[in-house]
Amino acid sequence: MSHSNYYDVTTWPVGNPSEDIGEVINSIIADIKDRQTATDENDGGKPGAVIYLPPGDYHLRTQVLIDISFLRIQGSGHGFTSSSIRFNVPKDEWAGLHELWPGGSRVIVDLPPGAAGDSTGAAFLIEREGSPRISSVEFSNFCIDGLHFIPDGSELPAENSYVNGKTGIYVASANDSFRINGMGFIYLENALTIHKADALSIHDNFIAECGSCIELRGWGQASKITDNLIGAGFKGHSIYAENHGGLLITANNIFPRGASSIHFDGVTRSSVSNNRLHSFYPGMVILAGNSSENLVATNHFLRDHEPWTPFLGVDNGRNDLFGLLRVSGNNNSVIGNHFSEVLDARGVRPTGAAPVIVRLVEGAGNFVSNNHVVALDVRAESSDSCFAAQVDALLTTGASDGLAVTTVLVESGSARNTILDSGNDAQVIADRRANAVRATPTISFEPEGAVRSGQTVEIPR
Ligand SMILES: OC[C@H]1O[C@@]2(CO[C@]3(CO)O[C@H](CO)[C@@H](O)[C@@H]3O2)[C@@H](O)[C@@H]1O
Repeated sequence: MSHSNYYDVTTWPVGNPSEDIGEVINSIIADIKDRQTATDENDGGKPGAVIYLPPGDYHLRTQVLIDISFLRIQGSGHGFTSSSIRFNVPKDEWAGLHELWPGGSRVIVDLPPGAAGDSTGAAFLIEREGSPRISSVEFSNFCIDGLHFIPDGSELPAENSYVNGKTGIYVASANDSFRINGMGFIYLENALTIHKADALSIHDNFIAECGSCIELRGWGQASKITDNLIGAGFKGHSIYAENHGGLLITANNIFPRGASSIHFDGVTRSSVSNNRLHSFYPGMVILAGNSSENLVATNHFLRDHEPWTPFLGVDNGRNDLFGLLRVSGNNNSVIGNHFSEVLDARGVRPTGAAPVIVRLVEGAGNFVSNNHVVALDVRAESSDSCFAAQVDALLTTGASDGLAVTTVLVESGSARNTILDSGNDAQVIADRRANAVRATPTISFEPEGAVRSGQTVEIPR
């Protein structure tokens, strides 16, 4: 049995993987193409190959170009550790840190900065025209690290800017059955940009401290984003998708500070379910551009304030009337979500406004039912310690006053919606002649014979 389709970058004779793993991988791909030439030989011919990256630091100075199917690039360790926290530790303390850099099987992107969002700044570019679409390219269990961010012209320290023109993986042409599994992405302006995806699986990755994490562009169908830990920067999206149908986004833990956690543009018949979403800004989930017939169900939304000193004052430019969930489209179902809006009332913008939780902007026929909104007014605290600040903020409950909110706001451009049990009468702002509204009952409602406060009730045993 021959193992010629298994390559280890550290034993390949061309190039030096620690100096330029791009040159090594391109040379391996050329070898696979030289050897696998027959399209139909003994019922096969082009099985593809595995390229293995043992744990180690590998600089990438040449872009990898993938134009063959059935290629799996795999490592042993996604290697994430926070660079953001480390870069915000005073330099004189770095000598005492156990480690400074991400680890695992780690590709260090040393390409010159490309234009943001452009494929020239990508470590891995996948591109092939013709038929069939390139299939089953898999990335598994290694780390892609952009290393540094660069100044963005603002007051922010360069390492907090989330820009550097680098992309981890850029798929330019139509593709089928790709897998991005168990990877780590860090300090890239764009972690993953994938055009024209069909049956793509983005599963169990750690994609954090990147300008934007996942962007599904062009169009696509039947793909899934499941079980990932994700958190973009304040200029980008944690998950963005355009013109996708049948997209499944489930069981992700999406932490701050993305400008939005999930942003759909023209996405239809897709599901956003059972995700845990945390954001420091309004506009957490946006269904825009006539996104229709989507199911947004049983997600947990938490919106609170930035607690970490280096990013105080940074936001995404949206005020609290924007909505945590904002819908432009028809016949979407928004069912059984929990919203925690935990704000310092003094920080609400515009000053004195009642923040909006669900905002229906355009469209018709949306069904908003059984959503539970908890809105609290807390005194915002901050700390120099990122982890301590975030955990303290997360665990603070109780002893706070309620915050007046609009749980559902229906603009005049959206009509014939059904809104059930998603806020009391005063919390749901909607034209009752154009929408069906059933308010959540309030406790103060006292029909004849009802129990009044202070009155004791005998409970039968
Ligand atoms: O909250 C989980 C993750 O957040 C950290 C730590 O905190 C950071 C530092 O910039 O703040 C953001 C908001 O939480 C995260 O994107 C980012 O990365 C990871 O170190 C951590 O794994």
